[in-house]
Amino acid sequence: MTFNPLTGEFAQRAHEAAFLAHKLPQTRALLGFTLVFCTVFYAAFAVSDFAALGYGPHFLQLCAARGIVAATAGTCAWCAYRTPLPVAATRIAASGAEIVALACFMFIAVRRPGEFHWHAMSLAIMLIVIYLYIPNGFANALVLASGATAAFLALALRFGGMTSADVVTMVMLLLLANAFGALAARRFNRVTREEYEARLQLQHTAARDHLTGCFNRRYLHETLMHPGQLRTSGADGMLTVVLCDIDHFKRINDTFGHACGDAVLRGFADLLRRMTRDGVDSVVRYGGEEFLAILPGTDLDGGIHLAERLRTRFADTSVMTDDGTEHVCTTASFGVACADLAAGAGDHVLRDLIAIADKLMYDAKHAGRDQVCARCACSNGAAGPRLAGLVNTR
Ligand SMILES: Nc1nc2c(ncn2[C@@H]2O[C@H](COP(=O)(O)OP(=O)(O)OP(=O)(O)O)[C@@H](O)[C@H]2O)c(=O)[nH]1
Repeated sequence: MTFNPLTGEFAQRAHEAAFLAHKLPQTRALLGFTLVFCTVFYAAFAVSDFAALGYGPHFLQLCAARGIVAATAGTCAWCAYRTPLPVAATRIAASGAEIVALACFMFIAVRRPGEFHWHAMSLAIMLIVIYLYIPNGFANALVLASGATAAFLALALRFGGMTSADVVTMVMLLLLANAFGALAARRFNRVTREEYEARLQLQHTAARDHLTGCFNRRYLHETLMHPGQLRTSGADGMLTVVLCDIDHFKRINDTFGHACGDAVLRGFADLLRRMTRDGVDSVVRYGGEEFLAILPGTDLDGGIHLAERLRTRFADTSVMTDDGTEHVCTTASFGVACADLAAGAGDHVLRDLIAIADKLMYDAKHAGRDQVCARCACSNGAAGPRLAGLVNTR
């Protein structure tokens, strides 16, 4: 993943979109809280209008302006808290509230023209809030903050009646607020994305077997076997599992050494991954030389077909020994079990299918190895899977 050097956001759109989607619940909560917080202060500053103007039509106009800001920001905050806004809508809400607040701020500044020094300080604080506290895209924050700065300076020159020294100081203050805000926002963007990246890497490492890159048993138990996982992965038809075990693997270790055994394991895992569907099927290293393929939406014939292709391809594959003198070749045995999820399989269907496939794999071992044994397990409600018809393909 690479970063945009100017904004600190991910350079690739897909990565940025995944990051923003991951952060969305936090973004919505933060947006709601920040808008409420800022609105309370914005409205409370009506006391300064009263102190400057006293009670009268001008004061009431400014109160109305502050009321518009409170209503807009309050509505946006309510939407962020209450409705499942998508990422784009949170940005529209943030930008909308900011535009209304800035426009009303300019109106108030013009109505109190003798206090542009104070207004400049208020604007500097608002700029920091826009850059750092209200969650929004970097480009949106930059355009709004720099646009507001330019508009404010134009108003100050037109209505402020300030000395040139005051104007220069004001320009410097607002330039500093923009520069500091943009740099801090860029740094914050980068740090949060680096954290996200590290988290993804940790998740990936925690779910994988180091030697083969397949999913590990932890991922199988904590994620794949989790009740509801099959439904969320869209496996609403047939579900098939293939349990594979390399034959006489101990002999390879004993004869050619563990490095050669490891190479055979990696080769088998590569074959399994290449022959299964990326993003649909899951390949798990189930034990030392045992692998499990979980195939959603695949019936028994599909599972047998895959196991047969794996069996023949693996039997034809060889691994060169470290000293380059011998080709090591072996076979594997397979147990294939299938269930019809539409027939009301229970939450433990995957665990039950693995147990059946494990037994079938041992049947294949006992029948002479290098073969596929398969069964369709039809769920029978609370009674668990019922076994029907054994298929031995050799
Ligand atoms: N090189 C290597 N060997 C491993 C690894 N994990 C387990 N093994 C070895 O795999 C071997 C498995 O042996 P067995 O369970 O007897 O099975 P087998 O020799 O394949 O015999 P059958 O399964 O009956 O055909 C053991 O010697 C383990 O030490 C690993 O990560 N690398």
